[in-house]
Amino acid sequence: MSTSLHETPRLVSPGEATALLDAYRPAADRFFASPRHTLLGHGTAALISRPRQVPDTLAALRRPDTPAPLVMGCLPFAAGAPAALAVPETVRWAPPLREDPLVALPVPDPGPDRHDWRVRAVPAPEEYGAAVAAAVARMRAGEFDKVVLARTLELTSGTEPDLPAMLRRLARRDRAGYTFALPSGPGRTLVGASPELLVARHGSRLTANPLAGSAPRSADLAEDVRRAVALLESEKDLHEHAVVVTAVREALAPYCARLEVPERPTLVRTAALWHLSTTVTGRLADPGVSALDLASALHPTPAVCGTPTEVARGVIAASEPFDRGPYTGVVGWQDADGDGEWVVTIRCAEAEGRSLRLFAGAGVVAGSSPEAETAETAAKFRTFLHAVGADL
Ligand SMILES: C=C(O[C@@H]1C=C(C(=O)O)C=C[C@H]1O)C(=O)O
Repeated sequence: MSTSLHETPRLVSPGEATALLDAYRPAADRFFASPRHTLLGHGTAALISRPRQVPDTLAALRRPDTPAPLVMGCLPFAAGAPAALAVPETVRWAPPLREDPLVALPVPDPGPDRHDWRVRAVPAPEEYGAAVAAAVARMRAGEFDKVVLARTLELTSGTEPDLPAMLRRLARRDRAGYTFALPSGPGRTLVGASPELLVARHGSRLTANPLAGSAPRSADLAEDVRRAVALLESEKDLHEHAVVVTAVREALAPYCARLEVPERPTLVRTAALWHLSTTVTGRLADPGVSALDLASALHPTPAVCGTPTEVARGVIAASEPFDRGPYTGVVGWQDADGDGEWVVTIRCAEAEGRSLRLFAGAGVVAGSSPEAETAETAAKFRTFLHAVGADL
Protein backbone atom coordinates (compact mmCIF):
# COMPACT_ATOMS: atom_id res chain seq x y z
CA MET A 1 0.00 0.00 0.00
CA SER A 2 1.36 3.45 -0.81
CA THR A 3 2.09 5.90 1.97
CA SER A 4 -0.37 8.74 1.92
CA LEU A 5 0.59 12.17 3.13
CA HIS A 6 -1.24 12.02 6.44
CA GLU A 7 0.69 8.91 7.50
CA THR A 8 4.11 10.46 6.95
CA PRO A 9 5.91 10.97 10.29
CA ARG A 10 6.10 14.68 10.92
CA LEU A 11 7.38 17.21 13.43
CA VAL A 12 4.55 18.84 15.30
CA SER A 13 4.82 22.57 15.62
CA PRO A 14 2.45 24.57 17.81
CA GLY A 15 -0.09 26.53 15.84
CA GLU A 16 -0.20 24.30 12.75
CA ALA A 17 -3.80 23.20 13.27
CA THR A 18 -4.95 26.64 14.38
CA ALA A 19 -3.35 28.11 11.24
CA LEU A 20 -5.56 25.87 9.07
CA LEU A 21 -8.63 26.87 11.07
CA ASP A 22 -7.75 30.54 10.63
CA ALA A 23 -7.02 30.09 6.90
CA TYR A 24 -10.50 28.70 6.08
CA ARG A 25 -12.41 30.75 3.50
CA PRO A 26 -15.96 29.72 2.46
CA ALA A 27 -16.73 28.70 -1.15
CA ALA A 28 -13.09 27.91 -2.08
CA ASP A 29 -12.18 25.78 0.95
CA ARG A 30 -13.22 22.61 2.73
CA PHE A 31 -12.29 22.25 6.42
CA PHE A 32 -12.52 19.09 8.50
CA ALA A 33 -11.03 18.56 11.98
CA SER A 34 -11.10 15.26 13.87
CA PRO A 35 -9.38 13.90 16.97
CA ARG A 36 -6.71 12.51 14.57
CA HIS A 37 -6.17 15.18 11.91
CA THR A 38 -6.94 18.68 10.74
CA LEU A 39 -7.46 19.11 6.97
CA LEU A 40 -7.93 22.11 4.77
CA GLY A 41 -8.76 21.44 1.12
CA HIS A 42 -8.44 24.33 -1.29
CA GLY A 43 -9.97 24.62 -4.78
CA THR A 44 -11.91 22.00 -6.69
CA ALA A 45 -10.22 19.57 -9.11
CA ALA A 46 -13.44 17.54 -9.52
CA LEU A 47 -17.00 17.52 -8.19
CA ILE A 48 -18.65 14.17 -7.46
CA SER A 49 -22.40 13.74 -6.95
CA ARG A 50 -22.48 9.93 -6.63
CA PRO A 51 -20.34 8.13 -4.02
CA ARG A 52 -19.75 5.20 -6.39
CA GLN A 53 -17.81 7.55 -8.71
CA VAL A 54 -15.21 8.29 -5.99
CA PRO A 55 -12.65 5.49 -6.70
CA ASP A 56 -12.49 6.14 -10.48
CA THR A 57 -12.30 9.91 -10.04
CA LEU A 58 -9.45 9.61 -7.52
CA ALA A 59 -7.60 7.12 -9.75
CA ALA A 60 -7.95 9.40 -12.78
CA LEU A 61 -6.52 12.38 -10.87
CA ARG A 62 -3.50 10.50 -9.49
CA ARG A 63 -0.21 12.05 -10.71
CA PRO A 64 3.34 10.80 -10.16
CA ASP A 65 5.45 12.75 -7.63
CA THR A 66 2.47 14.56 -6.08
CA PRO A 67 0.49 13.50 -3.00
CA ALA A 68 -2.37 11.13 -3.89
CA PRO A 69 -5.66 13.01 -4.22
CA LEU A 70 -8.47 12.63 -1.72
CA VAL A 71 -12.16 13.39 -1.57
CA MET A 72 -13.91 15.66 0.97
CA GLY A 73 -17.59 16.52 1.28
CA CYS A 74 -21.02 15.47 2.42
CA LEU A 75 -23.81 13.04 1.56
CA PRO A 76 -27.44 14.01 2.25
CA PHE A 77 -29.88 12.18 4.53
CA ALA A 78 -32.27 11.28 1.68
CA ALA A 79 -31.51 8.10 -0.26
CA GLY A 80 -30.73 8.88 -3.90
CA ALA A 81 -30.29 12.66 -3.46
CA PRO A 82 -27.01 13.98 -4.94
CA ALA A 83 -23.89 14.17 -2.77
CA ALA A 84 -21.64 17.24 -2.53
CA LEU A 85 -18.24 15.53 -2.72
CA ALA A 86 -15.14 17.10 -4.25
CA VAL A 87 -11.47 16.44 -4.88
CA PRO A 88 -9.66 19.60 -3.70
CA GLU A 89 -6.78 20.95 -5.80
CA THR A 90 -4.52 21.05 -2.74
CA VAL A 91 -4.84 19.66 0.78
CA ARG A 92 -2.95 20.85 3.85
CA TRP A 93 -2.70 18.52 6.86
CA ALA A 94 -2.04 19.38 10.48
CA PRO A 95 -2.12 17.46 13.78
CA PRO A 96 -5.39 17.42 15.76
CA LEU A 97 -6.74 20.78 16.88
CA ARG A 98 -7.14 19.54 20.45
CA GLU A 99 -3.36 18.97 20.67
CA ASP A 100 -2.58 22.46 19.41
CA PRO A 101 -1.67 24.69 22.36
CA LEU A 102 -2.71 27.79 20.42
CA VAL A 103 -6.34 26.66 20.02
CA ALA A 104 -6.80 26.91 23.79
CA LEU A 105 -5.69 30.54 23.94
CA PRO A 106 -8.72 32.73 24.53
CA VAL A 107 -7.43 35.81 22.65
CA PRO A 108 -8.01 35.21 18.94
CA ASP A 109 -11.76 34.48 19.31
CA PRO A 110 -13.41 37.62 17.98
CA GLY A 111 -16.45 37.19 20.26
CA PRO A 112 -20.06 36.97 19.18
CA ASP A 113 -21.21 38.37 15.87
CA ARG A 114 -23.16 41.57 16.29
CA HIS A 115 -25.97 40.19 14.14
CA ASP A 116 -29.54 41.04 14.89
CA TRP A 117 -30.94 37.61 14.14
CA ARG A 118 -34.59 37.06 13.29
CA VAL A 119 -35.44 33.54 14.42
CA ARG A 120 -38.28 31.39 13.08
CA ALA A 121 -38.87 27.88 14.44
CA VAL A 122 -39.99 25.37 11.77
CA PRO A 123 -42.03 23.58 13.01
CA ALA A 124 -43.10 25.57 16.10
CA PRO A 125 -42.06 23.72 19.29
CA GLU A 126 -45.72 22.81 20.06
CA GLU A 127 -46.14 21.24 16.62
CA TYR A 128 -42.91 19.31 17.16
CA GLY A 129 -44.22 18.06 20.52
CA ALA A 130 -47.46 16.97 18.83
CA ALA A 131 -45.51 14.99 16.19
CA VAL A 132 -43.52 13.28 18.99
CA ALA A 133 -46.77 12.43 20.82
CA ALA A 134 -48.30 10.96 17.64
CA ALA A 135 -45.17 8.83 17.01
CA VAL A 136 -45.17 7.63 20.64
CA ALA A 137 -48.83 6.53 20.30
CA ARG A 138 -47.99 4.51 17.17
CA MET A 139 -44.97 2.89 18.86
CA ARG A 140 -47.03 1.99 21.93
CA ALA A 141 -49.45 0.30 19.51
CA GLY A 142 -46.48 -1.76 18.30
CA GLU A 143 -46.20 -0.22 14.79
CA PHE A 144 -42.44 0.45 15.00
CA ASP A 145 -39.62 0.74 17.52
CA LYS A 146 -37.85 4.11 17.11
CA VAL A 147 -37.93 7.28 15.01
CA VAL A 148 -35.68 10.36 15.11
CA LEU A 149 -37.74 13.53 14.68
CA ALA A 150 -36.05 16.85 13.98
CA ARG A 151 -36.91 20.55 13.92
CA THR A 152 -35.17 23.64 12.55
CA LEU A 153 -34.47 27.25 13.45
CA GLU A 154 -34.25 29.65 10.51
CA LEU A 155 -32.02 32.60 11.39
CA THR A 156 -31.93 35.64 9.11
CA SER A 157 -30.02 38.86 9.44
CA GLY A 158 -29.36 42.04 7.47
CA THR A 159 -25.81 40.97 6.61
CA GLU A 160 -24.16 37.74 5.54
CA PRO A 161 -22.98 35.63 8.48
CA ASP A 162 -19.25 35.40 9.18
CA LEU A 163 -18.82 31.66 8.58
CA PRO A 164 -15.07 31.50 9.43
CA ALA A 165 -15.79 33.14 12.80
CA MET A 166 -18.56 30.60 13.47
CA LEU A 167 -16.27 27.73 12.53
CA ARG A 168 -13.57 29.02 14.90
CA ARG A 169 -16.05 29.25 17.78
CA LEU A 170 -17.38 25.74 17.12
CA ALA A 171 -13.87 24.29 16.92
CA ARG A 172 -12.62 26.03 20.04
CA ARG A 173 -15.61 25.07 22.17
CA ASP A 174 -15.82 21.36 21.24
CA ARG A 175 -12.22 20.41 20.52
CA ALA A 176 -12.67 16.68 21.16
CA GLY A 177 -15.16 16.19 18.33
CA TYR A 178 -15.40 16.75 14.58
CA THR A 179 -15.67 20.27 13.14
CA PHE A 180 -16.45 20.95 9.50
CA ALA A 181 -17.23 23.66 6.99
CA LEU A 182 -17.71 22.94 3.29
CA PRO A 183 -19.98 23.65 0.33
CA SER A 184 -23.17 21.56 0.45
CA GLY A 185 -24.66 22.77 -2.85
CA PRO A 186 -24.64 25.82 -5.11
CA GLY A 187 -24.45 28.91 -2.87
CA ARG A 188 -24.77 26.82 0.29
CA THR A 189 -22.27 26.05 3.05
CA LEU A 190 -22.57 23.41 5.74
CA VAL A 191 -20.93 24.28 9.08
CA GLY A 192 -21.04 22.22 12.25
CA ALA A 193 -19.42 20.39 15.18
CA SER A 194 -20.56 16.77 15.44
CA PRO A 195 -19.60 14.46 18.29
CA GLU A 196 -20.54 11.29 16.33
CA LEU A 197 -18.14 9.21 14.21
CA LEU A 198 -20.11 7.08 11.74
CA VAL A 199 -17.03 5.12 10.67
CA ALA A 200 -13.28 5.55 10.23
CA ARG A 201 -11.04 3.13 8.30
CA HIS A 202 -7.30 2.94 8.63
CA GLY A 203 -5.89 0.05 6.60
CA SER A 204 -7.86 -2.99 7.74
CA ARG A 205 -8.91 -1.39 11.06
CA LEU A 206 -12.29 0.26 11.47
CA THR A 207 -13.90 2.25 14.26
CA ALA A 208 -17.51 3.38 14.67
CA ASN A 209 -18.87 5.40 17.57
CA PRO A 210 -22.67 5.44 17.63
CA LEU A 211 -24.27 7.90 20.07
CA ALA A 212 -27.91 7.79 21.16
CA GLY A 213 -29.58 8.69 24.43
CA SER A 214 -28.87 12.27 25.51
CA ALA A 215 -29.26 14.69 28.40
CA PRO A 216 -28.66 18.46 28.43
CA ARG A 217 -25.61 19.60 30.46
CA SER A 218 -26.06 21.85 33.49
CA ALA A 219 -23.86 24.80 34.51
CA ASP A 220 -24.19 23.55 38.10
CA LEU A 221 -21.52 20.86 38.64
CA ALA A 222 -23.54 18.66 41.03
CA GLU A 223 -26.60 18.81 38.79
CA ASP A 224 -24.46 18.08 35.71
CA VAL A 225 -23.07 14.91 37.34
CA ARG A 226 -26.56 13.90 38.52
CA ARG A 227 -27.86 14.14 34.93
CA ALA A 228 -24.91 12.09 33.62
CA VAL A 229 -25.52 9.31 36.17
CA ALA A 230 -29.29 9.36 35.48
CA LEU A 231 -28.59 9.00 31.74
CA LEU A 232 -26.37 5.95 32.32
CA GLU A 233 -29.20 4.35 34.31
CA SER A 234 -32.17 5.44 32.18
CA GLU A 235 -34.00 2.42 30.77
CA LYS A 236 -35.57 4.52 28.02
CA ASP A 237 -32.18 5.88 26.89
CA LEU A 238 -30.41 2.51 27.19
CA HIS A 239 -33.10 1.02 24.92
CA GLU A 240 -32.78 3.92 22.45
CA HIS A 241 -29.01 3.33 22.43
CA ALA A 242 -29.22 -0.46 22.11
CA VAL A 243 -31.37 -0.15 18.98
CA VAL A 244 -28.56 1.83 17.31
CA VAL A 245 -25.72 -0.44 18.46
CA THR A 246 -27.57 -3.52 17.18
CA ALA A 247 -28.06 -1.88 13.77
CA VAL A 248 -24.36 -0.85 13.59
CA ARG A 249 -23.25 -4.37 14.51
CA GLU A 250 -25.54 -5.92 11.87
CA ALA A 251 -24.42 -3.49 9.15
CA LEU A 252 -20.68 -3.97 9.83
CA ALA A 253 -20.58 -7.73 10.58
CA PRO A 254 -20.65 -8.85 6.89
CA TYR A 255 -17.47 -6.79 6.21
CA CYS A 256 -15.48 -7.88 9.26
CA ALA A 257 -13.14 -10.72 10.17
CA ARG A 258 -13.38 -9.48 13.78
CA LEU A 259 -15.85 -7.06 15.38
CA GLU A 260 -15.78 -5.91 18.99
CA VAL A 261 -18.88 -4.34 20.53
CA PRO A 262 -18.74 -3.46 24.25
CA GLU A 263 -21.71 -4.71 26.25
CA ARG A 264 -22.56 -1.43 27.97
CA PRO A 265 -22.34 2.17 26.75
CA THR A 266 -20.13 4.82 28.33
CA LEU A 267 -20.68 8.59 28.42
CA VAL A 268 -19.31 11.31 26.14
CA ARG A 269 -19.94 14.99 26.59
CA THR A 270 -20.00 18.07 24.43
CA ALA A 271 -20.25 21.60 25.82
CA ALA A 272 -24.06 21.32 25.61
CA LEU A 273 -24.94 17.62 26.06
CA TRP A 274 -24.22 14.23 27.62
CA HIS A 275 -24.56 11.22 25.29
CA LEU A 276 -24.52 7.46 25.68
CA SER A 277 -21.64 6.20 23.52
CA THR A 278 -20.35 2.85 22.27
CA THR A 279 -16.98 2.51 20.53
CA VAL A 280 -17.13 -0.38 18.06
CA THR A 281 -13.84 -1.64 16.61
CA GLY A 282 -13.16 -4.23 13.93
CA ARG A 283 -10.84 -5.69 11.37
CA LEU A 284 -11.95 -5.83 7.73
CA ALA A 285 -12.17 -9.20 6.04
CA ASP A 286 -11.53 -7.53 2.64
CA PRO A 287 -9.20 -4.52 2.78
CA GLY A 288 -10.64 -3.39 -0.58
CA VAL A 289 -13.74 -2.10 1.24
CA SER A 290 -13.32 1.67 1.66
CA ALA A 291 -14.40 3.96 4.49
CA LEU A 292 -17.11 5.33 2.19
CA ASP A 293 -18.35 1.79 1.38
CA LEU A 294 -18.72 1.21 5.13
CA ALA A 295 -20.42 4.58 5.65
CA SER A 296 -22.89 3.78 2.86
CA ALA A 297 -23.62 0.39 4.47
CA LEU A 298 -24.30 2.04 7.84
CA HIS A 299 -26.24 5.12 6.74
CA PRO A 300 -28.80 5.96 8.02
CA THR A 301 -28.36 4.37 11.46
CA PRO A 302 -31.28 4.51 13.91
CA ALA A 303 -29.36 7.35 15.66
CA VAL A 304 -30.70 9.65 12.94
CA CYS A 305 -33.56 7.71 11.27
CA GLY A 306 -35.19 4.87 13.23
CA THR A 307 -36.21 1.21 13.27
CA PRO A 308 -37.35 -0.35 11.00
CA THR A 309 -35.51 2.07 8.68
CA GLU A 310 -38.13 2.33 5.93
CA VAL A 311 -41.05 2.80 8.35
CA ALA A 312 -39.06 5.51 10.17
CA ARG A 313 -38.21 7.24 6.88
CA GLY A 314 -41.94 7.38 6.11
CA VAL A 315 -42.77 8.82 9.55
CA ILE A 316 -40.01 11.46 9.14
CA ALA A 317 -41.26 12.45 5.67
CA ALA A 318 -44.84 12.77 6.94
CA SER A 319 -43.96 14.60 10.21
CA GLU A 320 -41.13 17.04 9.35
CA PRO A 321 -42.23 20.18 7.41
CA PHE A 322 -38.76 20.77 5.88
CA ASP A 323 -36.11 19.01 3.81
CA ARG A 324 -33.22 17.70 5.94
CA GLY A 325 -30.73 18.33 3.10
CA PRO A 326 -27.24 17.44 4.42
CA TYR A 327 -28.43 17.27 8.07
CA THR A 328 -28.27 13.66 9.41
CA GLY A 329 -26.27 12.69 6.32
CA VAL A 330 -22.56 11.99 6.33
CA VAL A 331 -19.58 14.37 6.20
CA GLY A 332 -15.85 13.70 6.00
CA TRP A 333 -12.98 12.64 3.77
CA GLN A 334 -11.34 9.61 2.18
CA ASP A 335 -8.05 9.06 0.38
CA ALA A 336 -7.18 7.01 -2.70
CA ASP A 337 -6.37 3.97 -0.50
CA GLY A 338 -9.90 3.99 0.95
CA ASP A 339 -8.80 5.28 4.37
CA GLY A 340 -10.90 8.06 5.81
CA GLU A 341 -13.25 9.43 8.44
CA TRP A 342 -17.02 9.85 7.90
CA VAL A 343 -19.05 11.57 10.57
CA VAL A 344 -22.80 11.88 11.23
CA THR A 345 -23.85 15.38 10.11
CA ILE A 346 -25.46 16.82 13.26
CA ARG A 347 -25.04 19.96 15.46
CA CYS A 348 -24.86 21.91 12.23
CA ALA A 349 -26.41 24.62 10.09
CA GLU A 350 -26.64 25.26 6.38
CA ALA A 351 -25.86 28.84 5.35
CA GLU A 352 -27.31 30.45 2.23
CA GLY A 353 -26.97 34.19 1.64
CA ARG A 354 -28.13 36.02 4.75
CA SER A 355 -29.82 33.03 6.33
CA LEU A 356 -28.79 30.05 8.40
CA ARG A 357 -30.87 26.96 8.95
CA LEU A 358 -30.06 25.14 12.21
CA PHE A 359 -31.13 21.52 12.67
CA ALA A 360 -31.68 19.37 15.77
CA GLY A 361 -33.39 16.03 16.30
CA ALA A 362 -34.04 13.52 19.05
CA GLY A 363 -34.60 9.79 19.14
CA VAL A 364 -38.20 8.99 20.01
CA VAL A 365 -39.17 5.60 21.52
CA ALA A 366 -42.34 4.35 23.21
CA GLY A 367 -41.08 5.72 26.55
CA SER A 368 -40.43 9.26 25.22
CA SER A 369 -42.22 12.42 26.36
CA PRO A 370 -42.90 15.37 24.00
CA GLU A 371 -41.59 17.87 26.60
CA ALA A 372 -38.29 16.03 27.15
CA GLU A 373 -37.63 15.63 23.39
CA THR A 374 -38.42 19.31 22.78
CA ALA A 375 -35.98 20.24 25.59
CA GLU A 376 -33.34 17.86 24.15
CA THR A 377 -33.58 19.47 20.70
CA ALA A 378 -33.36 22.92 22.34
CA ALA A 379 -30.12 21.81 24.04
CA LYS A 380 -28.79 20.49 20.71
CA PHE A 381 -29.46 23.87 19.06
CA ARG A 382 -27.24 25.46 21.73
CA THR A 383 -24.07 24.15 20.03
CA PHE A 384 -24.69 26.30 16.98
CA LEU A 385 -26.47 29.16 18.74
CA HIS A 386 -23.28 29.66 20.74
CA ALA A 387 -21.33 29.86 17.48
CA VAL A 388 -23.55 32.67 16.19
CA GLY A 389 -23.48 34.50 19.51
CA ALA A 390 -27.20 33.94 20.01
CA ASP A 391 -27.22 31.58 23.01
CA LEU A 392 -28.78 33.62 25.72
C1 LIG B 1 -30.24 13.74 15.69
C2 LIG B 1 -29.32 14.31 16.48
O1 LIG B 1 -28.52 13.59 17.33
C3 LIG B 1 -28.57 12.17 17.36
C4 LIG B 1 -29.57 11.70 18.31
C5 LIG B 1 -29.23 11.45 19.64
C6 LIG B 1 -30.31 11.09 20.64
O2 LIG B 1 -31.47 10.97 20.25
O3 LIG B 1 -30.01 10.94 21.83
C7 LIG B 1 -27.89 11.53 20.06
C8 LIG B 1 -26.90 11.74 19.18
C9 LIG B 1 -27.18 11.71 17.73
O4 LIG B 1 -27.04 10.41 17.26
C10 LIG B 1 -29.07 15.78 16.49
O5 LIG B 1 -28.14 16.22 17.18
O6 LIG B 1 -29.75 16.50 15.76
